[in-house]
Amino acid sequence: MPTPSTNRLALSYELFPPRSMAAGNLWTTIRELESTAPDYVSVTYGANGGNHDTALTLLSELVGRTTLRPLAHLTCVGGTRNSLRRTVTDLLDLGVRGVLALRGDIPDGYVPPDGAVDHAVDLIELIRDVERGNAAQLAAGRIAVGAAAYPTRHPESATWQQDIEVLAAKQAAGADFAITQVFFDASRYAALVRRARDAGVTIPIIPGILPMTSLRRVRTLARLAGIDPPARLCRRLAHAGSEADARRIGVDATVGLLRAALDVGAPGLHLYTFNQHSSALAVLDALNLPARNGAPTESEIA
Ligand SMILES: NC(=O)C1=CN([C@@H]2O[C@H](COP(=O)(O)OP(=O)(O)OC[C@H]3O[C@@H](n4cnc5c(N)ncnc54)[C@H](O)[C@@H]3O)[C@@H](O)[C@H]2O)C=CC1
Ligand SMILES: Nc1nc(=O)c2c([nH]1)NC[C@@H]1CN(c3ccc(C(=O)N[C@@H](CCC(=O)O)C(=O)O)cc3)CN21
Repeated sequence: MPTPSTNRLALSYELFPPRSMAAGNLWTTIRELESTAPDYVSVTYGANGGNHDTALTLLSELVGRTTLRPLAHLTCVGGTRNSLRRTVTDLLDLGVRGVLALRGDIPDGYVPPDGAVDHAVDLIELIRDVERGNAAQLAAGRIAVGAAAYPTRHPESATWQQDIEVLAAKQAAGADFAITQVFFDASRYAALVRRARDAGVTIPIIPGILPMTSLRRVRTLARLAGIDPPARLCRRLAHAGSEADARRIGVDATVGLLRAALDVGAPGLHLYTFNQHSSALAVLDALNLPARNGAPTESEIA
């Protein structure tokens, strides 16, 4: 087992770009998340048909109007070397200094364009190449490049060994850290970390955690990860007597999963918020982590 780090835990959240920045309670969510002083907030890209422009708009608002540091997801599926180079340059121009390099989900009937970038590893190399070309502008800091890692086998991979080889290749291509796909069983996360370390992967592998308070989202994410949803939890969420009951059941289950991941040495936590702060903050509250720099403590609020 890896030894737990003595550094404080990393904390990050994931948002998806809404169709409109005026959507629902987006700004309430952003401000609530900001009050916990996370290390960064990631913005998905191309997920579920979401597009380039809405992601760049949300990133630019985060840079311009908040103290949050954004991590831009970038998917290479559908793009070309030229369009992706342009997007990375646009992100740098916005002030973004962190990119999660992904391939992305392949749409039905997809035909790769000329000049396609096929795999996340190729995208990482492309980002590092753009970085070299902008070394003068980046004098005060490099791009932090992240990649996805899989506690349960990627549905398109033949074996888990393939996933580990790909993760090692992502590190070799220049990935600084990895965030995991959603998982519901901490032993899968522990096995991923152990196998990755055995294969020479030294970068941090941050668990990506869904606050499991919504049966619908648990099922959606399980489908995206290509795994079975956790049957017992789904039964309990389905039979919850009220929203508050479902919240309690989901928060308890999520805290259990997170504690187990932290117990095997997870260096932090990345919460898939789905643009809702309440479940994410309820999970954090129940986890009772040590106070963070910048986050007001109870006594400061009182
Ligand atoms: N849109 C978003 O914001 C997010 C998307 N994702 C999802 O993660 C999944 C895939 O993304 P990545 O892990 O970044 O893709 P990837 O390119 O690393 O891997 C995708 C598949 O291709 C295989 N593969 C990778 N490199 C290969 C190579 N050089 N030769 C042959 N096979 C290779 C992998 O084993 C895997 O089965 C997608 O389902 C994506 O949508 C995950 C998080 C966020
Ligand atoms: N295969 C896969 N693809 C992804 O895009 C992905 C993962 N896995 N795993 C982790 C996160 C989760 N992501 C997602 C997943 C679903 C939506 C989505 O369905 N968004 C809807 C709103 C859904 C809701 O409010 O519950 C949308 O309208 O954009 C967004 C991001 C991005 N990531």
